[in-house]
Amino acid sequence: MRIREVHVTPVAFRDPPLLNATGVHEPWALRTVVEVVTDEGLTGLGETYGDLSHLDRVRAAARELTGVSVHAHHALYARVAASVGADVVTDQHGLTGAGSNQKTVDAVFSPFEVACLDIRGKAAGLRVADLLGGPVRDAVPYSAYLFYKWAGHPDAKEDRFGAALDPDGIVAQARLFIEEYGFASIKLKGGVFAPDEEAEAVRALHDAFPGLPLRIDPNAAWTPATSIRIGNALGDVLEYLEDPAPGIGGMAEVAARVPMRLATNMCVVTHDHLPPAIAQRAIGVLLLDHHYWGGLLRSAQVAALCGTFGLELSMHSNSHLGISLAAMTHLAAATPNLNHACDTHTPWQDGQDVVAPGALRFTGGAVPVPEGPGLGVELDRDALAVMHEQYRTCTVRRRDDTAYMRSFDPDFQAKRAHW
Ligand SMILES: O=C([O-])C(=O)C[C@H](O)[C@@H](O)C(=O)[O-]
Ligand SMILES: [Mg+2]
Repeated sequence: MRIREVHVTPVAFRDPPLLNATGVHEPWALRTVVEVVTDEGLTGLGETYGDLSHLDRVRAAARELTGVSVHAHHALYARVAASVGADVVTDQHGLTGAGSNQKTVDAVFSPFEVACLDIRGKAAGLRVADLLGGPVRDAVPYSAYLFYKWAGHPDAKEDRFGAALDPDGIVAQARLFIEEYGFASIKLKGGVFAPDEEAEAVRALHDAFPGLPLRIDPNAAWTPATSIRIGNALGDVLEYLEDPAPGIGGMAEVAARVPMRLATNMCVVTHDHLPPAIAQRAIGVLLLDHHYWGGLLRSAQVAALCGTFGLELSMHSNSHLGISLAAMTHLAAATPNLNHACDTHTPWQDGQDVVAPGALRFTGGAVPVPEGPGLGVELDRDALAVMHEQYRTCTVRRRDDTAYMRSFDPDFQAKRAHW
């Protein structure tokens, strides 16, 4: 099963005006769909970011993979690493932590690795979760991922989610998501309004949904002192506090003085970050993300390492489509020590997808592991063509929440330890 050809297709899909510490989501979110085809005619799917510089790297790496066996994980990684060379991508979205060469290689490698596992599963009649050691749960719980948001993009009509700019709006959004998806835990993206206002929204969620695990993630917009104050004020309601303050040092300072575990997808985002974070006891929960931890097998290794050092696991999400949701679900299903509901942006995509409907569904806030071999999802070629055309005609080529926000508020500054 050697790689005969690789197709790389950038796509764009509608995204609501979700607010975060760096600005606001643009009307179009970008992703890249990767199809790996073997000499035997089997096709595997992968999905990754759509920013142009990353797309160029993925395309360049794809050209180097012809002839390699889909089983040759290390050889494939070496080809991708050689193709990426010494490149280092910095934190291009302002939300996912420091860059490194390894993180850059891992991010480029990930969609190819997922596609190869999809092929290996299809060839063996096994699900990707089986290839990762077998599922330890039949369905993967996800959290209701709430955002402060505008009613609609300023040049468009109100979207169906409406505005959420205060505690009532956030509770209404949670109610909608819980009604539609059955979520049994809630994450609030913070870092948008003053910390006390956001803490009030968390309290309102606690009152409206007693007993549901809650988290807030201000993406390092708070100083350590503010993080400690808010962390203690919310000590009785938070399951964990995600990236309150910047850096491993800042997080360690907070962790020592708040009652709950701190979680991160910002200060520990590549292997080099693990030893200092563990030594300084900066975090208690790592948000895995196979898109930048080098695919599913490498993420499983990181998960095992976290188990050794007593770190709990959750899962991070950017705006994504169904290939990623399937991959996340297989990985989470086969990760015994994943003990928190995963994040997903799926509700915000509101039915837009490149995979054919049916294989992925939410029941009680969880996604059952797709049953078919491999990832268990099929590409919807018509949808892919439509989304590729949207990519061609939209002007977004790189996610930039700050620039989009500045087009409405020229003085806007990304809020990194702002409060
Ligand atoms: O810190 C996080 O959980 C994220 O970075 C998730 C997403 O990127 C989210 O913040 C977003 O899309 O605005
Ligand atoms: Mg986060």
